[in-house]
Amino acid sequence: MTPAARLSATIEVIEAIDSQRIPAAKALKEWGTAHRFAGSGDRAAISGLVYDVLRRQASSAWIMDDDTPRSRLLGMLKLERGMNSDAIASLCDGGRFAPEPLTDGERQALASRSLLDAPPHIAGDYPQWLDVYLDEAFGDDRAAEAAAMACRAPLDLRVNTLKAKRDKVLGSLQHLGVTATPWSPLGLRIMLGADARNPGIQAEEEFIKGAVEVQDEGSQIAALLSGARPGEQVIDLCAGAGGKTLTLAAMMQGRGRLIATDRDKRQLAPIHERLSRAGVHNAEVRTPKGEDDPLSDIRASADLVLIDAPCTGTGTWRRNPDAKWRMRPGALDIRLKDQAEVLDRACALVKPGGRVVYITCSVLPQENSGQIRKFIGRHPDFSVIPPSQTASVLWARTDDFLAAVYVSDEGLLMTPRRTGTDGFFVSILTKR
Ligand SMILES: C[S@@+](CC[C@H](N)C(=O)[O-])C[C@H]1O[C@@H](n2cnc3c(N)ncnc32)[C@H](O)[C@@H]1O
Repeated sequence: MTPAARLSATIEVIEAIDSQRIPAAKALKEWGTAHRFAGSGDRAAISGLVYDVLRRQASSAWIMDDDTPRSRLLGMLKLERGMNSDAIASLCDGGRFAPEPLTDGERQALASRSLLDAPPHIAGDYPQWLDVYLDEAFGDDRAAEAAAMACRAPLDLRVNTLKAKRDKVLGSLQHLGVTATPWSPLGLRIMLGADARNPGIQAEEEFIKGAVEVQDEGSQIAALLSGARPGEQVIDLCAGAGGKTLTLAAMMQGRGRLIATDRDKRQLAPIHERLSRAGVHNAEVRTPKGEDDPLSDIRASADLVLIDAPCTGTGTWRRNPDAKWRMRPGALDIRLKDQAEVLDRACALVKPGGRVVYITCSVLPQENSGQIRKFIGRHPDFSVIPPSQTASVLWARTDDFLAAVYVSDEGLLMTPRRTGTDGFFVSILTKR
């Protein structure tokens, strides 16, 4: 397919997303099934274009003064891909399979309109109803914070210290252009191109033998801040597919007891293979069976309970721009209830002097500081350990990290703009 034909395909996919109200992944899949001639390079390129249109959905419509799929694509090419109107016109020439030529109005909009007067939800590309929440989180910085949350994310890896050292893996994955991440002492980063092509990390020997895992640097740091130590009894209460569990296991160096569970057994399914590939031998996966509590034998004995809480996922918008536009106000209320429930559950598991680490991949204050304030209101025997006491796990970068993140009385918040990671909130509580 020519670059121009890929633009036409992008318009078709965006039309399908709009008219059928289906997720982008489904629309792309359906387009691929109906156009079997398209090769993998075409599909990756079209996928990259579609996701970039979603990233810049509101701002692209604003600069074009029109929100049709075509206008949003044209606006995105300017805002996200840095193309000027001549470059865009050379692709949209009305030729076979190419989009129709630019109208005078489109040319003028591309040449003259900007985001200078745009309100924050347009400049930051987020649903207007979330403005009040993002204002509470970031105040006048909300457009800039949200714009960073709309950018493409890199692919981050965590080196599994049970099997390898970062310097060595850095050398063996040089052909993928890996660099060390700035904050996590375990992190490696691969910058991804606009065409959404996956570098195929799962087929690399280092991945197959368990030396690396895919994990955003923010997620690595959140787990590291828990301070899990060899010999401790650690419970990962919302283990899901095990991203944090694997980091905890590496921190524990094979010593102590690590229990991973989740309310939803389907979420836990991938964890078994991941633990085995990572060479973890001290973890027990407790899969829920019916209504029985899989942790009923544990009473106030854990040194550490980690809660990677169910949340709105606003901190991961850069990986999933589609989800941002599909989010509904009711979703926040459901998550707030789940979070309070799981925090209360942790109380009975942790021993006096032990830690509860509460993590969300959300930037909304209600899910973060607000949730912790309410928790301490219900459980006055818990108090927050200040981030300055726990961030030393980042070694030489500790002071810079604390200067970069948002620190509150309840914990710390990483954001794409401040730390180049996904948005993660971390609060570390101790039981007196
Ligand atoms: C953010 S995800 C976990 C991601 C995972 N820890 C990782 O790093 O890959 C949140 C998880 O919490 C689980 N969950 C929701 N409510 C829960 C509850 N009340 N108790 C335990 N797990 C719960 C969900 O099933 C989901 O798997």
